[in-house]
Amino acid sequence: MDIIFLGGLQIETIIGIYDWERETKQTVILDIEMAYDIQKAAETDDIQHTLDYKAVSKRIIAFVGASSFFLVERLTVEVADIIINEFKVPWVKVTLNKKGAIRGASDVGIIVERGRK
Ligand SMILES: Nc1nc2c(c(=O)[nH]1)N=C([C@H](O)[C@@H](O)CO)CN2
Repeated sequence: MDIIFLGGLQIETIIGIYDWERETKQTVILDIEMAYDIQKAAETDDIQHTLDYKAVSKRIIAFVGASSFFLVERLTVEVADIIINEFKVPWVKVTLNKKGAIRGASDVGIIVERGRK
């Protein structure tokens, strides 16, 4: 199966368990990989035969920007579920990086895989 990916998608959102995190937006960075058979799009050169990564990015930016979850686990699984259910991809891998959340660590977050390749 082929992969369509979106990398380094930065979105401001309310995320976290501490009082200050409920009031101040923070940046999460999403890397998304989506299994998709791109053969027909390659043959026809027609956007109708593929997954429109612009449509995926718009949906995820709107969802994450309006969300206010406590845990990165919840947010990451919600993003994976939207992609599986609304964009009909058979498999998705979502990496959510809450950069700077841990002093001394450059990166921290969650990696979720849903579906089958
Ligand atoms: N497994 C998790 N651990 C922690 C989370 C989380 O979402 N999942 N969140 C926090 C705080 O909100 C953190 O981001 C601020 O330091 C702590 N641990």
